[in-house]
Amino acid sequence: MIHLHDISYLRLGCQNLSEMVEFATDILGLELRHKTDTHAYLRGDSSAYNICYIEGDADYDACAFEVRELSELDKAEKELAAEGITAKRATDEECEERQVNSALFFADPNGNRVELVYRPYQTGVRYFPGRDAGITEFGHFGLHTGDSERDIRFWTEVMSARVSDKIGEGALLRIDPVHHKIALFASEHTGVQHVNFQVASIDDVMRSWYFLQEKNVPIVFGPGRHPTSTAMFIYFLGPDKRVYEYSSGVKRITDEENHTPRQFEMAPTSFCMWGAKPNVDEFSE
Ligand SMILES: O=C/C=C/C(C(=O)O)=C(/O)C(=O)O
Ligand SMILES: [Fe+2]
Repeated sequence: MIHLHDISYLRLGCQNLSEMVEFATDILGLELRHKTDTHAYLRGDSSAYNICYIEGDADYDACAFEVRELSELDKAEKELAAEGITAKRATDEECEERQVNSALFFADPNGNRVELVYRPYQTGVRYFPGRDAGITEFGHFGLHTGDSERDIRFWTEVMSARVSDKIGEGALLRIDPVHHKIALFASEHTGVQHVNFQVASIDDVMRSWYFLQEKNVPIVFGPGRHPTSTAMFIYFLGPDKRVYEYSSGVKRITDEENHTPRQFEMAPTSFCMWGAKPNVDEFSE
């Protein structure tokens, strides 16, 4: 089994890099750490970055997980090969671009690009955004799944994730006590389905609700509360048409032995216990 220590970063393709940087800094509340003609590195914590926007193919995306040991990458290469998945070790140049010591690239059974990274760079400098959205950390991301049984097996048997809860065919997966850091949602697409940043409190969620409306940012779900993780949330669209989420209060599963995943029905009330209706394709029947 390949042990996932934490989520590390997302690489998201876009058509217009300046537009994404403006959104990420002025609306989302991330800090721009580094920018080239084609790449922009943004963060909501003290790591080197959480999101790297790349100008070019807007359909390109990849998600990365940190592993604890360098040997985990060799082990992963072998275990993936046994699953019929070819993985590729990153060159020095590719590591430099990602700001990691070593990396391994592959695609999961759905075709989602995944990168396992060893020693992603941290900084000794506090996260300092231009807009205070109350972000405390890069929380989780959603991935598309075309076959949830196949992909849940992959993420929980080949990789070290565990199912916290299921909603219809969707699954919320944890890799540490946090209720979920990966969310699988059924669709015909591949890649990243939504991007979550945790914020400090319900006050930050609600402050952003007013702020986003004032800035004419399309809000696609919420404010509301997930019955699964108990987190309070708001979802909105970026100029890249990707779904972004702020949430606060995600539950932690500390009694690992006794946790039984629950199966929620595929209904709006399984996504929001307050009655908000999702305008997100993958959250609707
Ligand atoms: O309830 C369904 C969705 C849950 C999600 C998600 O969109 O990933 C959460 O963020 C959550 O439960 O916190
Ligand atoms: Fe989420």
